[in-house]
Amino acid sequence: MSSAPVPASRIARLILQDFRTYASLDLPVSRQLVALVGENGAGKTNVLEAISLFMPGRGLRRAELGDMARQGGPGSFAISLTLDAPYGEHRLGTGIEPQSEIGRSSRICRIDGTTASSPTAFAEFLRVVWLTPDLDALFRGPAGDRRRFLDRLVLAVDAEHGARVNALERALRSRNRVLEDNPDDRLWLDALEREVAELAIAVAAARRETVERLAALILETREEDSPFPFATMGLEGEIDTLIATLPAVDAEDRYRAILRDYRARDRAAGRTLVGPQASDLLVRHGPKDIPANTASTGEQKALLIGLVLAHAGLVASMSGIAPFVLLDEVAAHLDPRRRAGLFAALESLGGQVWMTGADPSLFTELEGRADMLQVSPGKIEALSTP
Ligand SMILES: Nc1ncnc2c1ncn2[C@@H]1O[C@H](COP(=O)(O)OP(=O)(O)OP(=O)(O)O)[C@@H](O)[C@H]1O
Repeated sequence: MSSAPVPASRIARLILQDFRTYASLDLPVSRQLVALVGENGAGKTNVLEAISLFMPGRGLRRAELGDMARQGGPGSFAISLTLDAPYGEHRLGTGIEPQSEIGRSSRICRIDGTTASSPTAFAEFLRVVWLTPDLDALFRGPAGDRRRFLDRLVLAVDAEHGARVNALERALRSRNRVLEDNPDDRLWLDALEREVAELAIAVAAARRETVERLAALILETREEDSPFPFATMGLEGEIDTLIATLPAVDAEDRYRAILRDYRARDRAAGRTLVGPQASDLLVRHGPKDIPANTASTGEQKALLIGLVLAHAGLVASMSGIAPFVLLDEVAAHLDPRRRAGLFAALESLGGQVWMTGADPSLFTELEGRADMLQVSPGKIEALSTP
């Protein structure tokens, strides 16, 4: 096995209480690779989702927290990890209390028994990246999906990015509302546009920085015989052109002027037309730089895997800690050469990898190299091999 490029955290024990299919699960884990095998609906993705909740946001399904509490349970859930981290063992926990009648349930975060204010605090101990089947349509789907994907990439290297994106969305909603209800209130619009511009430039600059770093890393680590195609990436949008061509202060002034000039058009459209909310992530591949959306289904999958692997490498080099990698039903879609290439690449990343698949034979070559676990509704045990 290749040596880890940077220190890695491992989950040594995962405890789930009233989380989705699991009333009570206490799972010890020992290896870097973990394969979860089970029938459709057995509860494999639920485990990955539980781990993904240690990143800010709503996890890999983007579900409401209240929906994750086990049906028929008390209405609360708790997830706890014992983390074997490079600089000692830590216990991290998250979950919700039973939902109150008036409000939504609020998220609880704990680190070594002490309450943390938000999941952003977990970033000191772990980062998580993931690939799920719903990303298969990423390249041919709407630009909004690619922006969300990109924002998740940024979030893994910059824990504050999620808060910035949320603040920008709130500020844009306020501006759109004032344009609709009080279009002649120039002072109010000036103030809102100042706020929108500051946040928009910060969001667009953070995206650009991540895309540039990722593109450089992909170029640097490119291997001719890699089973995952080489990708080039870029951002397309008016605000991205401003950021690329002007110093940040000038880009902000210029963008504020655009907002002012576009008031009537934005009012007619019912939304703010220019800004990070209108950018797109462009991915191309192959020696001829072909747009990813025209690649074959299998090629798009391989391209995505290549991007996620490169991203995991970027997170490791920027945060100083190899991230956890969650791969939901990824191995099943690969031919044997690509699957072997994937497993080798994952081992060399160094971070713990949790993979799912319905067919145990997908992971046969990992026997002795991975924790092989059999998932059935509500429980997980060691997979017995014939
Ligand atoms: N809040 C909940 N309480 C109880 N069960 C739930 C809850 N939410 C989802 N489930 C159940 O979890 C199951 C789905 O689990 P999961 O998505 O982890 O399956 P999976 O093993 O990944 O399946 P597949 O191979 O089809 O992707 C479904 O049977 C669903 O009804």
